[in-house]
Amino acid sequence: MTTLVTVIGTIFVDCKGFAHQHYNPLGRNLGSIQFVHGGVGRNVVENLANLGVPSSFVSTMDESALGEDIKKRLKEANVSIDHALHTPSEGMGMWLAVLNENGDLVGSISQMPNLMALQNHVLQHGEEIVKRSSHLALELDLTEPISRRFLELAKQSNKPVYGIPGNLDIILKHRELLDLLDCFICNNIEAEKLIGDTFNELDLQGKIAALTGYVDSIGLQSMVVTLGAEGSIYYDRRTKQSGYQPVFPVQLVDTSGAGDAFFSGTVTGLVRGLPLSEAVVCGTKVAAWTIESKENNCRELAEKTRNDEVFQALLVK
Ligand SMILES: Nc1ncnc2c1ncn2[C@@H]1O[C@H](COP(=O)(O)OP(=O)(O)O)[C@@H](O)[C@H]1O
Ligand SMILES: O=c1[nH]cc([C@@H]2O[C@H](COP(=O)(O)O)[C@@H](O)[C@H]2O)c(=O)[nH]1
Repeated sequence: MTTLVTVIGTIFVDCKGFAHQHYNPLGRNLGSIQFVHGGVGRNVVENLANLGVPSSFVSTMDESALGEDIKKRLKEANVSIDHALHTPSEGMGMWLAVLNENGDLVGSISQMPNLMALQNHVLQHGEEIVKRSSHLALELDLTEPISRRFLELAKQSNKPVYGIPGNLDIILKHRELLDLLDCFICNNIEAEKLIGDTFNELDLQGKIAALTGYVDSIGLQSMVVTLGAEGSIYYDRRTKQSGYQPVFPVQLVDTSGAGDAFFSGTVTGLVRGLPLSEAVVCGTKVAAWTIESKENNCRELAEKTRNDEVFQALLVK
């Protein structure tokens, strides 16, 4: 079957404030404010397409000027959007984020889109969508029926599903959804909520042991936990391979979007058949390039990957 990765997820409009000097949460902070295209699903599908992975997007997008702008950019990136529904309003979420003087996220509020139109579409057309896809990338905090439908259909036809959280709202209430994933990738704050209260107090070896124990105790096949500037850890129960991947040095501008970028690079590696230990290197590279941009995606991703020796050595062998 030819490769087609279908991403199921949201579009958000992100409003990001960048503090120019030391950020004081109680005071007035001078800085700059930008609107950028966001949403975990949208960030991921744009990255995958720019990484050369044939991609399609299942989502909702508003019939507004912003919606049109987002649609145009996805089309230009070569994302197939024939299952992206047009909604009059409420089809896109909003994310208000504050970044401190170092580009680190210090606060955010998420306003979810209305997911009912998407849910109805998925319940009606899920089979057709899964049938034409070789792999699925699923934002897991949409609605429980959306996730369950895709996970069950993918299991029936033996198609790998890679999962990423939106805000953990659904996953924490339906943890069994994780059992059906081929790989789940989340950050250390999310991992602590799933694995246990003290995860972030453990040293690196302790974290890897906790991750291994957690994956082995549920049905999940593999998992990666990103640790911000500390890198990431991974475990694959099929190969029993676990390990640590450090970061590549970056000119830090804005760390938001790093997790989605990491997921996109890692999924690219997995889709191309790399073992998890090598796929996370691709994820780390894409995250590093994204952190150097104020947007959630690195605009020069295609060019960067073409010119990068590490990436080429992994993906062209
Ligand atoms: N300061 C940094 N320098 C270099 N790479 C980083 C830095 N922060 C994050 N990364 C990379 O991005 C990945 C995801 O970052 P993280 O902050 O854990 O995710 P999220 O954006 O989901 O919170 C990390 O595993 C790492 O590879
Ligand atoms: O409930 C949600 N909050 C935030 C996001 C999105 O998460 C992205 C940043 O995620 P990260 O830094 O983890 O890559 C932003 O683009 C934002 O729109 C989302 O999809 N859902």
